[in-house]
Amino acid sequence: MASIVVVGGGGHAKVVISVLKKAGYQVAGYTDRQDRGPLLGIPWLGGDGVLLGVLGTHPGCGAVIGVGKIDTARLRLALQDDIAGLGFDFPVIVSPHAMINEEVTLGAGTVVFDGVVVNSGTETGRACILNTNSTVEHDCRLGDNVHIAPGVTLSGGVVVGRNTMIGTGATVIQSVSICEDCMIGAGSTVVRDITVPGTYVGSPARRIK
Ligand SMILES: CC(=O)SCCNC(=O)CCNC(=O)[C@H](O)C(C)(C)COP(=O)(O)OP(=O)(O)OC[C@H]1O[C@@H](n2cnc3c(N)ncnc32)[C@H](O)[C@@H]1OP(=O)(O)O
Repeated sequence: MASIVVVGGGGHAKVVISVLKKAGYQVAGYTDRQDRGPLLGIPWLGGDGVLLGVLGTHPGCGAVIGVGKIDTARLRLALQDDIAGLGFDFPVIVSPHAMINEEVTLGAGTVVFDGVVVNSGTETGRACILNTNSTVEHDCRLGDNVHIAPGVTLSGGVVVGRNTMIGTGATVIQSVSICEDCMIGAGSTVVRDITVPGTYVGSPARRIK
């Protein structure tokens, strides 16, 4: 059984741990600046400074970023890059209750939660979150550190630039491109290309910031 350490101990980490257990990983523990007590029975190991020691006690241990993302910050990817530099692999984590169809490529450290459907021809970058019950249709292209929040629908051939977050329940129609560093509000509908980074809300989605 592959062992893995979770970086971060908040609410997102809890859901990551739940998926890891179902996917058959041995979760060595989680790191966080503070001891939040056991998370679903998984112990706190200490701050990120303990990670090198974890590689000593668990040779070949992988890592996954358990820090969530509700904005366009690059933090998750920066953490992943730093920790990969210590020698950790970042496997792709897929819930056994997700459906990944043929010819899908998921980047290192991407986590796919329960109820997600990813259709053929889609590619994601590194450290993406495909959150609960989202749908990523055929031939989509997602950059690094993209968060597809719960219940989102990306129609076929959608492009999403790096660091962008698509908020809960949003819909993007087919063949639309959304550039990097965008925040798409919950429940919005994106019907045309977005080429300027910013915050977009509503149906059709319009820029507010
Ligand atoms: C498992 C998990 O929990 S994963 C986390 C999932 N979380 C999300 O999907 C959150 C997505 N975030 C949102 O939708 C936010 O409302 C944002 C980022 C779009 C905007 O947040 P802020 O930048 O704080 O903007 P603020 O709340 O000040 O709203 C600005 C205006 O936009 C409107 N607005 C904000 N969000 C939306 C939205 N989703 N749809 C329509 N209008 C919206 C507000 O009503 C406000 O309008 P007003 O100026 O007429 O009063």
